Amino acid sequence: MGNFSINCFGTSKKISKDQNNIHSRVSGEKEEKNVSGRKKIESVLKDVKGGESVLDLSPRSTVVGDDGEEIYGEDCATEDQLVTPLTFSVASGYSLLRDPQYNKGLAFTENERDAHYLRGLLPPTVTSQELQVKKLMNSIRQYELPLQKYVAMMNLQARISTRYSYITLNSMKCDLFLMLILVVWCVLWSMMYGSSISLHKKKENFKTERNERLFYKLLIDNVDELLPIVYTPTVGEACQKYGTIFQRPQGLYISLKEKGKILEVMKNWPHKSIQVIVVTDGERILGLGDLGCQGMGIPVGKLALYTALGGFRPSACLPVTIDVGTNNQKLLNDEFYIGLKQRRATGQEYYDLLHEFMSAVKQNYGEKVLIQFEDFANHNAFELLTKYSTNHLIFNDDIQGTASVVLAGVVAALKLIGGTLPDHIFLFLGAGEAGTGIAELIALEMSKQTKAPIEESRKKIFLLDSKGLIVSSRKNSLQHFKKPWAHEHEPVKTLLEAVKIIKPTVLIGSSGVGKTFTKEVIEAMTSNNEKPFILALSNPTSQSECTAEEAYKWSEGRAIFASGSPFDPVEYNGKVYYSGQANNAYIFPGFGLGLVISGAIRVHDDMLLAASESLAKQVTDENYAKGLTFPPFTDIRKISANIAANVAAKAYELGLATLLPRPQNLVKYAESCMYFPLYCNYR
Ligand SMILES: NC(=O)C1=CN([C@@H]2O[C@H](COP(=O)(O)OP(=O)(O)OC[C@H]3O[C@@H](n4cnc5c(N)ncnc54)[C@H](OP(=O)(O)O)[C@@H]3O)[C@@H](O)[C@H]2O)C=CC1
Ligand SMILES: CC(=O)C(=O)O
Ligand SMILES: [Mg+2]
Repeated sequence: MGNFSINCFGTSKKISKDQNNIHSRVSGEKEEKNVSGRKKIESVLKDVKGGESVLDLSPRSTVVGDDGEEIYGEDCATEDQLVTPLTFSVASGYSLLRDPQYNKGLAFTENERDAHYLRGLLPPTVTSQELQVKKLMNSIRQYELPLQKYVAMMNLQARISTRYSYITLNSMKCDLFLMLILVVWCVLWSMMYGSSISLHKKKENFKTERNERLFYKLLIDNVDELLPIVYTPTVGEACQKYGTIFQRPQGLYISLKEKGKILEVMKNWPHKSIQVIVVTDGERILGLGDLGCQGMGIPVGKLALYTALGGFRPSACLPVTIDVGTNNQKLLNDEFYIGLKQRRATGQEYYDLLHEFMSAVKQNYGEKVLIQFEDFANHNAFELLTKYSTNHLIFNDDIQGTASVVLAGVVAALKLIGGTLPDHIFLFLGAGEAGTGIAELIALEMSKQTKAPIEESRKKIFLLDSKGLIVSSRKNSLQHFKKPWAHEHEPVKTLLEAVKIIKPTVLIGSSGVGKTFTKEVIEAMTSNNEKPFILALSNPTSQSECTAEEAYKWSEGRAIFASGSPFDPVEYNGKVYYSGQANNAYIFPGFGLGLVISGAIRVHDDMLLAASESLAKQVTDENYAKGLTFPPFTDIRKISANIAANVAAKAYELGLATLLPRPQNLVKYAESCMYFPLYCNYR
């Protein structure tokens, strides 16, 4: 037995059946009844009896009749009659195997194989999810190239289910009742719109078996190995080649074509209970620049982490790419480019589209959906953050998430490099979103510690952009977010000069330009400091300011090093050096969880400090002994639960939480809210 579906179409008036399914088509005026068909309907209803069955309310699942039989009714429609492709279905049999949300592959039990018409569709062996993970990891490891592994992972993951929304039915009574409502509704629909109804087997034509729970289990159990695949650095390459590797849509594309109807477009998304949206406009994808619509890989990757690292239900996550064109000429010339082939819209046109998007989100999902802005160019990112942070629950990951993770790394590093936070001098290469965002949060924390005005703390922090050190003589021509950093200082052109003159104790790379921490720069840092703290934040690996090996070699093993994209341990002079991954992936999943579990309505800087404090506290003596300033990702779900608890506690303290009463034990509560991708048992 395949799917049990009710279809509404144009004019079909007959009842038919295929070899293992029912096709019952009922017109508005006439309903033919077929006894064996009715028996089968009853048997389908029995299938779902008392079980955790699923009812699809999809208005437009893809349906392919593979036996040549006309199953929709559209073949009977005359040219001037409109056909309504409306499908409701209960997943079982072949379709259940092709449903990424419910598929378990060989892990379907004997009972499930009987109850859900899977006999013969699977080989006889029954395996555990653990064995499936082991097998898949073996297969993934066979691929030589990270991009091949990425594609394999994406083929396993499912952002969009074959059906669109599900109702879990817990009792036979409920099944029958709902079924009845659906049938009545469809009959009314067909009477009103001249459609017909058919009960038929639904077919899909997917080539690969997708299994959402297995994807997340794989990622959670092998986070160290797979994070560099689904996230930086491989996701960067995937975005660059998105047009070529694109197989199926993975998120919501909102382009200028959708202007005026974004709310309508949003309603096309299959899942309604959205808790977090990651949105990009693709203009600054990692350190790779403008990748236009191909930036979709980033929201998809970030949200995979929201689920795997932060425990958000996959169906609560919505990746969005806003396509306003691209200024990347290579993409505009590329016949496989998937986005709008026009130069970027700017100014009012851009802001109007963004505003329509923000309003539609609020209207469709309510006040408490978290919107994470990701990889916007800085000329829009700061403005959007300022404009919407007072009236939406928003968060800019590149500005705020990065700030929180780096502050945590610096605070943790104090155990290794000595001193207190206000004792240190910071020099940044790169004064954009990441650079100024981090600088501001460090200054804020310093001020809290010293009780001095933030302007005083800022004096210990210096930034360089592409034109050199940010100094007061440049103030008039500086972008607004750089102005607070324009110190009274002589102009300095290069990083090396700046290191020599300013003598920073902490050097932070956030320029998106690779290989800028040269041997001379690292040597200068080392000659000024017993243990220089060096953070090469730029992603992906190709844009890293230096490699881990370079940092350790050029500092003769004295540097404490962390980077945005991961590096393997390095052996130098007979000793193994471990470097941490200073990446906002440590923060946003737990931070988002903290906001959601407290029902926070706004993001506050103190919440970023709370996240930071929690992360820094979770670095263990064992980590320090290895020279690490971040805990390993292996423990990330525990880390995220602790971050979430600290953030939620701050939300309650600030009066920004709406979910009352406050749970006593926020860590336990956060853990209890986390999705875990174990298979469910189907009755
Ligand atoms: N590890 C992590 O978690 C994160 C890492 N990043 C990485 O940080 C990098 C920068 O991101 P973001 O801040 O958003 O980008 P922005 O474009 O906002 O900022 C880049 C900054 O670098 C400056 N810059 C560019 N080239 C040079 C150069 N040759 N010498 C000195 N300065 C230069 C720019 O100067 P000007 O203003 O003059 O153009 C600008 O100030 C990216 O690679 C990104 O992947 C970002 C977020 C998180
Ligand atoms: C990590 C990240 O958000 C970035 O590189 O943009
Ligand atoms: Mg980013």
